[in-house]
Amino acid sequence: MQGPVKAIGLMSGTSLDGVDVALIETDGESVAAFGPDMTLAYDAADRALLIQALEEARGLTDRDARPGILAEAERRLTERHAQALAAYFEAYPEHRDVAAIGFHGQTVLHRPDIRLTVQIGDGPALARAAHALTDAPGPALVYDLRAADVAAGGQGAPLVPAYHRALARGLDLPGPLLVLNLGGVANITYLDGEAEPVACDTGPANALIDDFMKARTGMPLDRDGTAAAAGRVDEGALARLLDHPFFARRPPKSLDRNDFREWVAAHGELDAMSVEDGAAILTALTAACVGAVLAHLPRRPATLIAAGGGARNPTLLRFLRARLGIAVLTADEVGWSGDALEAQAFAFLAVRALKGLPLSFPTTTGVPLPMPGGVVLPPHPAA
Ligand SMILES: Nc1ncnc2c1ncn2[C@@H]1O[C@H](COP(=O)(O)OP(=O)(O)OP(=O)(O)O)[C@@H](O)[C@H]1O
Ligand SMILES: CC(=O)N[C@H]1[C@@H]2OC[C@@H](O2)[C@@H](O)[C@@H]1O[C@H](C)C(=O)O
Repeated sequence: MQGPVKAIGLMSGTSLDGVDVALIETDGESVAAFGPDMTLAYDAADRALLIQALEEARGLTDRDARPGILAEAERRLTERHAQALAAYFEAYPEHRDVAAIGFHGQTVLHRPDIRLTVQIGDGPALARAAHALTDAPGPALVYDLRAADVAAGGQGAPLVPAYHRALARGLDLPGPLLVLNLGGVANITYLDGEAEPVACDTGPANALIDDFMKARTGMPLDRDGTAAAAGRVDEGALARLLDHPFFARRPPKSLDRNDFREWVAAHGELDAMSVEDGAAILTALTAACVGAVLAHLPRRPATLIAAGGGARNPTLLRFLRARLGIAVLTADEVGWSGDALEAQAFAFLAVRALKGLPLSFPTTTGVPLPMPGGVVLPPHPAA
């Protein structure tokens, strides 16, 4: 494979909100062009099934086992991805000549401490669906992109830093740069010129806010941070929440979606708070977790670029500015796509996987050596 090719990334993140589809043209080193993106939103039943799958996955010890609801969840998830691809090709038939697809799947359990990370998603079934939607030779499909890193002793996450680095090369902003993804969980990539990126998860982002809003109001999110903006942050309670050993640990480090659920239930005093105050403290927690990671970075970042769904939350952006004292820009403001960034990253990583290039590095996941990964399924067998 020489020169840039068209690649599609498919991402279903920890927010459990839908399948993001994005296309880029890339050689796995840099990005030659951005294509269109689209999201296929999960309905309430899909979401409920995935939430149940996460619960059932807590007891897994074998990453290939699909007991109970997990088999059905994997089938449904794969079907939704096939539908998302079909909708994408219907809207953009000119992109049926895609050469690579990166299929992240859905993380249902992430326990790198016991070398276990589980992404459900049936790669061979999705490859068959993709081949039925494209002309021969069709795309190669790459899935299960975290397993090799975890098997080698890495955290298996975050994997987007290689893509952040490729994108950041095109920016002219005061450095060091900190790219912050505000998904269900938050993760950062610290970039200082050509030095190896430093990365880790920082703590919860939207997952706790979404779960709190759902439980207290029935709404799936605090849209535009309206509730948090009307609340008061209990700084004492926030300090107690931040007194968790995760925040004192140096990177690399990563999280499962629900790692802070019990901790917040035990220490957050949220039950006694109004919806507004509860939303405010959880939003402030997200910002304060990013603040906590600054002490572990080689230098103080000059510019922060916020991406992911949380970048649409003006209250969260305000809290970040106030707590960090760093210039905060959104991904869209620097010409990136805040919503499609992760899906684009998995398109980029698919092409890297096809070329045998590393997806992760000692400074991003703690893997001992730069690590290739992903299971590769070839283009159309008939070709
Ligand atoms: N307008 C908005 N106001 C407030 N929050 C928003 C808004 N739009 C999206 N969000 C939040 O962003 C979340 C989705 O973010 P995103 O799609 O980046 O997550 P993800 O990719 O699923 O997660 P991860 O990056 O952890 O895998 C939603 O669950 C919601 O909480
Ligand atoms: C195990 C897993 O799926 N982790 C996700 C999650 O969502 C955000 C954060 O936690 C990040 O570490 C990772 O996703 C992004 C795409 C990554 O690997 O870079």
